[in-house]
Amino acid sequence: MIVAIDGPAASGKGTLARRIAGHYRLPHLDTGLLYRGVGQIMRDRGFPLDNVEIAAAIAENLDLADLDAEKLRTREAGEAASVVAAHGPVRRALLDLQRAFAAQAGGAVLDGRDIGTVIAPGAEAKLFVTASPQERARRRFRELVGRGECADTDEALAAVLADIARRDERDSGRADAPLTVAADAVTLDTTDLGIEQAVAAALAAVEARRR
Ligand SMILES: Nc1ncnc2c1ncn2[C@@H]1O[C@H](COP(=O)(O)OP(=O)(O)OP(=O)(O)O)[C@@H](O)[C@H]1O
Ligand SMILES: Nc1ccn([C@@H]2O[C@H](COP(=O)(O)O)[C@@H](O)[C@H]2O)c(=O)n1
Repeated sequence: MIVAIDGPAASGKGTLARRIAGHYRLPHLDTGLLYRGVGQIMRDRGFPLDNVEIAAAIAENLDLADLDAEKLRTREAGEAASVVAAHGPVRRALLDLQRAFAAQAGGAVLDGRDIGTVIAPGAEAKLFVTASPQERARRRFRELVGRGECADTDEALAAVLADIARRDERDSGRADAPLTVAADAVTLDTTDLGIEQAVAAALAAVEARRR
């Protein structure tokens, strides 16, 4: 079974993808990490993020095994990821890797922005996980404060909300594989759901599709 999970930044799709993968003992790929990896390498090497050719060459040579998920969780890497993710050649360079992951025997769970629409349009179960921008900003803010990456102030929360709004606009407004709800996806709004409630709802939606 392939489970495709899409949604905007900090909606909780990664949390749900990990739990669904654990429940069904399926491998999981957080596809945002690929774009974060390309963006971070561009930053580390001092390349402008709008250099499409260099970004595509980095994407072509990206090795999943080299990606350090912890290091790539920073705000800067997320911001860089959303810039390079708008380049068509970067997306095309990362296509085969993601499709091969999805096609492995036994199935897989993938989360991102275009899994149900582009990477695995034939997935048995598709979820579109969302929450209000304010709630997503609060979740991301709490995470960043917990990691000591931002101050626990109203101004810092407002800055995180602005980051989220900018990323939403970029991800939904780009020409190539924009963030959109697949026609056959189940939308799960987690604004008023705790993690365990969201997991239960997600598993119920996947089970309904398996039958
Ligand atoms: N339903 C929920 N209620 C409260 N907090 C949640 C919920 N789901 C996830 N979280 C928390 O919100 C934060 C963001 O969740 P997560 O990383 O799963 O989102 P994401 O959509 O994968 O983010 P990104 O797009 O940036 O990778 C995490 O700290 C997570 O623990
Ligand atoms: N399938 C995907 C996954 C991610 N992106 C872009 O990467 C950015 C970071 O993703 P996170 O899930 O780690 O937040 C995201 O803002 C997208 O721009 C993508 O385009 N397609």
